[in-house]
Amino acid sequence: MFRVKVCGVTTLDDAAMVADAGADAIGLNFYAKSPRCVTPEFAAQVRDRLGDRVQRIGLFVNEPPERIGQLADECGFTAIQLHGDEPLSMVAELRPWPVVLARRLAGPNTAVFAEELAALPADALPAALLVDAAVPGHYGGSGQQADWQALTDHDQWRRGVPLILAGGLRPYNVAQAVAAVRPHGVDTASGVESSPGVKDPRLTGQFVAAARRALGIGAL
Ligand SMILES: O=C(O)c1ccccc1N[C@@H]1O[C@H](COP(=O)(O)O)[C@@H](O)[C@H]1O
Repeated sequence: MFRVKVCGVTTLDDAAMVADAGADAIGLNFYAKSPRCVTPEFAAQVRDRLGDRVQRIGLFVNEPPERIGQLADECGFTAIQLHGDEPLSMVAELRPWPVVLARRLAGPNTAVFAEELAALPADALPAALLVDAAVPGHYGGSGQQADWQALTDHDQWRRGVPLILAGGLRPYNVAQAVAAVRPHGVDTASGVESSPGVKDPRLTGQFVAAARRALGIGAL
């Protein structure tokens, strides 16, 4: 499972720049309402250009599993990120694709989700759990900070599933976020952009370097 992901790349040059900066995953966003939405053709070009240099995660919001599986085959994703209101049962439906299940957890929602997770058979658990900010009207990419406080005891309930922290992460707060939550990895979309969908090489380099340092994986 990835440690540092930069989500929502929309050009081949940005994809290469993010990989060169030392991120181990990029996100390819298929949510039509996002300014970061890309086409299957673009995702296939990224695969052809970058291959195994970086994990390529296809991000979906409330799409049917059949379409997701078809696009995953076509574009060669290394994992699928479900970032809408998908039920936990979709993780098993998408097998054998590894699923990064995103949830917008805040306050008491966290305990409710922990109970849902507890009820799942071990072979239906996601490959990772990504926690984002809960912002009305947004599925993700809001730039708002997640509820770090609600995640302090995640070791107790996430059943060994790696936790990826997202939501408003930027070069200047990622170290603080890692210290507060102790996630397996981090993900950012808007925090390294000059405008929506346009990654800034300087911010990207700073973010990846700070995240790698904070996660204890060192410089490239
Ligand atoms: O980036 C988007 O536009 C987006 C849209 C819909 C669902 C998820 C989206 N991105 C994911 O949102 C989180 C947090 O983003 P940000 O760093 O706060 O801008 C991140 O995990 C992206 O993968």
